[in-house]
Amino acid sequence: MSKQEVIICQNFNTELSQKLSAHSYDKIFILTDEHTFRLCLPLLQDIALLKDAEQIVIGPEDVHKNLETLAYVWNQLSNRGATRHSLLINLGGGMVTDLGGFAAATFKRGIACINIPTTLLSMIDAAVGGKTGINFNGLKNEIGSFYPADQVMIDSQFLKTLDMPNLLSGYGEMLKHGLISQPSHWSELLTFDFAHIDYALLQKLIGQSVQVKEDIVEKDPYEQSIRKALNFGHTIGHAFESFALKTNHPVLHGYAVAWGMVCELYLSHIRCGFPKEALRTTIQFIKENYGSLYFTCDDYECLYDFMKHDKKNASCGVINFTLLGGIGDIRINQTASQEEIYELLDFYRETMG
Ligand SMILES: O=C(O)C(=O)C[C@@H](O)[C@H](O)[C@H](O)COP(=O)(O)O
Repeated sequence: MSKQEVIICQNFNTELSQKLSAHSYDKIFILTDEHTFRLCLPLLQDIALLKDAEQIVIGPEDVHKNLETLAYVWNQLSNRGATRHSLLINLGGGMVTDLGGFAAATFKRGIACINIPTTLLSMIDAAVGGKTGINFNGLKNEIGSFYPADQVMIDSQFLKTLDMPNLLSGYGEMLKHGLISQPSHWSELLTFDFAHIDYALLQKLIGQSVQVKEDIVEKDPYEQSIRKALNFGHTIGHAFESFALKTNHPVLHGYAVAWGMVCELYLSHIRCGFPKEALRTTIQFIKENYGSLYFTCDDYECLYDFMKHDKKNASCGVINFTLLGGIGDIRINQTASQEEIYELLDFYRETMG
C-alpha cells in the first residue's frame, strides 16, 4: 500500500487547487451527504478547477453507510461518465470517507480519491489510513478494502460548526490514540475543557493524534500485527454500536468506542496489570462526558454474537482483543472466554449505570 499523504492546512482551497492543477483528471466528482452538501460544499465554490465538478449527495449518518447508498454512488459515477482517470473527492465525516473511499476502490477497480474530512472523527481517524467500507447485515464495516486516498486534507475550520456530540465522538478516538501512545499525550487529553473550547489547542492535539495513527499504519498497513492497536476498544465498541443500531437507538461511533474502552481497559487491568489509577481516571472521564449505553443481562448474548464477527478474530468463536499493560504498552491478540466477556459487561453496568 502506498503511503498516504496527509496534510494539515490552514486553507484547504489553496492546497486543493494546487493538487488539482498537478493532475489531469478527465472528470471530478464531489461526494457529500445532505449536511456537508449544505454546510461545507459552498466553501469549495471559489476553486476554479471544480467549476464543472459533478455533485453526488447521499443521506447522512451511519444508517446510510450501506449497500444501497454504495450502489447509488456507483450508479452516479457510471451514468455520469466516470472513467479510471476520474477523481472522487469525499467531503464529509467518517461515513462519507468510508463509503466514498470504498466506491473509489471498487469503481472500475479503483479511481483516484481525495478525502476532505469535516468532522473530528474523520480528521483523526476515518479519513486516514486507508480503511474503507460499508456496514452489512447489521455488522460494522463488514464489507470493505484497504484503499488509501491519494491525499487527505485536514482543515480544522470545519470544527467550528461541529455540534458537541460529534466533537465528543471524534474525541473518543483521540483518547484511544492517547491510551495506545504516550502517558503525556493521554494525560493532556484528559484535561481538555469542552465548555470553553480552545481551538488552537485542539488543532495541536489533532496533529499529535493523526501522527499516532500514521506511525502505526506505516508499520503495518494491512493490520497483520501492530495496527490492531488502533482497534483498541472496538471489539466491544462495535458490538455496542451494532446493538444500538439493531434496537433503533443508533449511537455515534466514538461514543461506542469510549464505552468499549471502559470494558477493554478493565480487561487490560485484570489480565495485563493496566494500572488502577489510570483505569479510574479514564473511566471517570468517559462517564462524565459520554454518559452510558443502557442494556440488561438479557442482551449479553446478542452483544456476544456481534463480537463473534470482529475482524481481528482468527478462529471461529474465539474473540480477539487488543489490550494494554499500561499507557502505550500494547498487547495484541489477546482472547477472552464468553464467561469473562459477560463479567466485563457486568462491570460496565455496575460502573457506568
Ligand atoms: O484504522 C484502523 O485500523 C482502526 O481500527 C481505526 C478504528 O478506529 C476505525 O473505527 C476502523 O474503521 C475500525 O475498523 P474495523 O476493521 O474494526 O472495522
